[in-house]
Amino acid sequence: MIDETTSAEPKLRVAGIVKRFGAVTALEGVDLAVAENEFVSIVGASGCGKSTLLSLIAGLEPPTAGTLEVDGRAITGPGRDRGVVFQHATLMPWLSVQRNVEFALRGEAGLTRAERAERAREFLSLVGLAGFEEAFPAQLSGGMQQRVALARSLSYGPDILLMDEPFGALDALTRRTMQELLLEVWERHRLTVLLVTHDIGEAVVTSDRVVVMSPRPGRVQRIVDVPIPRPRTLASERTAEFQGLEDGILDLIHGAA
Ligand SMILES: Nc1ncnc2c1ncn2[C@@H]1O[C@H](COP(=O)(O)OP(=O)(O)OP(=O)(O)O)[C@@H](O)[C@H]1O
Repeated sequence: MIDETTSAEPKLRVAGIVKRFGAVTALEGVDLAVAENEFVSIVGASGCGKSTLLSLIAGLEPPTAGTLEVDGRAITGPGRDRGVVFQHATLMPWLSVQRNVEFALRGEAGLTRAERAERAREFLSLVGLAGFEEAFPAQLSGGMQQRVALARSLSYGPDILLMDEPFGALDALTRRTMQELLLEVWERHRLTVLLVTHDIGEAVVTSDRVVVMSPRPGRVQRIVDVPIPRPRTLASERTAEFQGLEDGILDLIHGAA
């Protein structure tokens, strides 16, 4: 968690962010600081600007006003310091799983072709896809495609992983498996994660803090700390503490809507 009394630079700082699309104000004065290796979720009513905030941080579009910084440096566009996973895997259908990940590594200076191939195999194995390297995206289930997307985003070693409803299109059981995978991957490869989700349970079980946004125009309504000990598993959800946090966040969202 960020302690504003220390001088430590947050990994990510979002300050005074306003985003307008013509007459629509999607975000109105969003401030957020995320520490290195912190896992933060963003929740809020539909249309409150969660995806917009993530795409500004990804550098996919500029804010109307305000500043966005990684390690104190302004975000001016997409960069390999930030990996992005969207709701749909956006894999290249004409490339094998292995080649999809290798393709993302083509910009890595100093990696030979053999090293790229090895790195791709390593991350596919991390997400449980060893043995599927030569498969094509169309041969994979939605959950497996999201595993490839996760492997691809992690393979070039971003400092920050930005995830926008990454499991939103998956059935309930697959979604649970992917939440467990995400928890395991994060335990092994601590990195800074920002997760946009509609699933409050998913936000609580994965995150150090949950940012609750107000309805449009989006602002940070409340930031809820999740003091549940780590490592967590989905069994962490059976505790009264978990239920209390989940209910509290739902009340905040419904109260504001
Ligand atoms: N490119 C765009 N052009 C015009 N309006 C946009 C654009 N992107 C987003 N908006 C508007 O900005 C507001 C916030 O949208 P955004 O998708 O960020 O919300 P969200 O919280 O992610 O919603 P949901 O939970 O339904 O995915 C909405 O009113 C949306 O219609």
